[in-house]
Amino acid sequence: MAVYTEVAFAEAAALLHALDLGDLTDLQGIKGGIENTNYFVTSERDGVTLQHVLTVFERLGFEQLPFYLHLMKHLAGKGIPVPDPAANANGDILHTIQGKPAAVVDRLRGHSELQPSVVHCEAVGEMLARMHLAGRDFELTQPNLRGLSWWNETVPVVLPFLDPDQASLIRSELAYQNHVAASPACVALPRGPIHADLFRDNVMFEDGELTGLFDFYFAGCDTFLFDLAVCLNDWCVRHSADSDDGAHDPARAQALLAAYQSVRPLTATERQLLPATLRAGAFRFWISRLWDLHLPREAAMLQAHDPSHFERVLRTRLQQAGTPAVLTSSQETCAAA
Ligand SMILES: Nc1ncnc2c1ncn2[C@@H]1O[C@H](COP(=O)(O)OP(=O)(O)OP(=O)(O)O)[C@@H](O)[C@H]1O
Ligand SMILES: N[C@@H](CCO)C(=O)O
Repeated sequence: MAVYTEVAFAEAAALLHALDLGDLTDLQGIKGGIENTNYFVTSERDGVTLQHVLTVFERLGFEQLPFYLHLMKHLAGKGIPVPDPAANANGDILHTIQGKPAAVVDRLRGHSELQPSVVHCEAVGEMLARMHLAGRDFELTQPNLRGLSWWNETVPVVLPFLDPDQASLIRSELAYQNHVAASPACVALPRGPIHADLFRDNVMFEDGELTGLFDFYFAGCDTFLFDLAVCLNDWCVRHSADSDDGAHDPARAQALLAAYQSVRPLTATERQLLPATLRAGAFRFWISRLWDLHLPREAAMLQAHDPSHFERVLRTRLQQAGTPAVLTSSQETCAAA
């Protein structure tokens, strides 16, 4: 259960008062998630029932959080359905619970769609592009903290846990991604604030309608293409009941990509670099899952995700056979551009 910090009813009630969210009536620990302590909080204000989520951050510090929370506020202000952080009378949206950073955000309606159809993929593709456009004038900057620098730091840390074949793959992919990232075409890719972790469990749907994107705590400034690749690698692969090799389901991949491009068409360079970026998207989560599994942090990681899934996805992307033609206008790599 992902409640690492027990929050007392009176403590949560005091915070809700400070945020002018009325009287707390219910406080329920949320079992899902592995990073943070989350509670559903219900309150009454002027006869109206309000529903929020209280998060106590276990990994992130006071330094990084303003970027994520202000990005959510910025996007919410532009009509993107993301949880809006609640402010106190001073306008502060980052609060403190038991010495740890905390936030109270809107509770989204609906549930995650873990077996998405073409319609769900279209909705996500369109909303991702709208989010990218809405974030372009966001004033704060923070790098993607799970980006290239972190890969270079973390690969040597996880290498001792790999067999020789895996070690060879992780080393060669790191070299390739460093090479690609240094190329002029990659440097010139459109970029801005991205979610960077928009998996199926971070999007809500109700009655088939997308009701929100959440869990912005891996967001950062990076290429829009990387965000798109992360989505294509999670939303548009064949369901694990059929196969777990990360091969794309062509209908869903084409739907997500077309919906994205109906809002923000990809540049020629982005289309050219998509295969390399799909590899980068798989590589990032293979490394982070290895790190979570082999180097668990103090705030017990109770359910580390399976790293081998993204190792298979990366191998499939390397073979390219699993990449439908719609995703590749060219077989050339970024480095060759
Ligand atoms: N704003 C929200 N609205 C509705 N439900 C939410 C919201 N935030 C979190 N939840 C619920 O809480 C669960 C856990 O949240 P989340 O996925 O953010 O966990 P985490 O531990 O912070 O992150 P991670 O997914 O990286 O482990 C979600 O699956 C969702 O059911
Ligand atoms: N989406 C990540 C977990 C961190 O949010 C993964 O599946 O490895």
